[in-house]
Amino acid sequence: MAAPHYFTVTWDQLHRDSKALAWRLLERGPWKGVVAITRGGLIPAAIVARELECRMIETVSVITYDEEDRGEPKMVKAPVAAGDGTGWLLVDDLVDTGTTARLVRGVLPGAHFATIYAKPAGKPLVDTFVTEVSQDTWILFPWDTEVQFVAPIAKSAPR
Ligand SMILES: O=P(O)(O)OC[C@H]1O[C@H](OP(=O)(O)OP(=O)(O)O)[C@H](O)[C@@H]1O
Ligand code: HPA
Ligand SMILES: [Mg+2]
Repeated sequence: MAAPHYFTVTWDQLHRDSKALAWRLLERGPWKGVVAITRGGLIPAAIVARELECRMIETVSVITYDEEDRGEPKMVKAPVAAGDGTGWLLVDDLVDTGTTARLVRGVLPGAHFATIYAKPAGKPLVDTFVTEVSQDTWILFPWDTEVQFVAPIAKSAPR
């Protein structure tokens, strides 16, 4: 079922929020490298790695959702270079239920887990985040959306 609220994030907003995350992480470093949780963590991880001047990038690939439907999380690619994660920064776009975070923390228990957005159910699993949104909000990321025409209010509002 579709979420009752949507929170649309533009590319500009995502860049600003990713830089805000980098500011918070700067004082917690230095970091051996960044592990991006693909695919959603790839762009936030790239921005954070650029700001922290970190060139060692690793990935862990997890599939949990098909559009807004949650399934069993599947790790389709494990990290190879990050050991147990100690000294590494683990980056995702958000935590929602915490399902993905729980799986990845299981393989990288020493990593510092950072996300841009956090919903209440997943928040306890994150070490550093920027913005909290309510559990019934679906975050629309810029890579999942496009700008399009909308009808004038006078035409679309119920009378
Ligand atoms: O806290 P959770 O309930 O696990 O939800 C958060 C995860 O869900 C999304 O990934 P998704 O499985 O949609 O894959 P994607 O990153 O490839 O889009 C998002 O990027 C997080 O990784
Ligand atoms: O709110 C969300 N937005 C996009 N992807 C997601 N995956 C889990 N929750 C979300
Ligand atoms: Mg993801």
